[in-house]
Amino acid sequence: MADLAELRANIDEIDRQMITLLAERFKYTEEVGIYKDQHGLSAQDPSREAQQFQKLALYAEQSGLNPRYAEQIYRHIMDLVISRHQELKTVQK
Ligand SMILES: C=C(O[C@@H]1C=C(C(=O)O)C=C[C@H]1O)C(=O)O
Repeated sequence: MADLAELRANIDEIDRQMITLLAERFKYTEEVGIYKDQHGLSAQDPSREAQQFQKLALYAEQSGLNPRYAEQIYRHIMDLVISRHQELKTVQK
């Protein structure tokens, strides 16, 4: 069994990688938000989300992650993205 400091060092490294990937994801969703604003599209796209949640459940199962954790984490991420897209639509032009 690894010691506590070693376990926490692994967690810290994963957190670093997750933040890097989240920043990258939010850069792409920002571009999607600008596109939606320019083309009059809705901030939320439930059919796209349904496809993503299907894939996320599969990835979670394949990785040994509880699919409910994946669903809850992504619901929160997507809600932040949708809020940002709504904000982009209300910015004065
Ligand atoms: C990023 C988009 O906007 C919203 C946010 C999503 C996400 O964070 O993955 C998915 C669908 C939309 O509800 C999109 O439409 O692609």
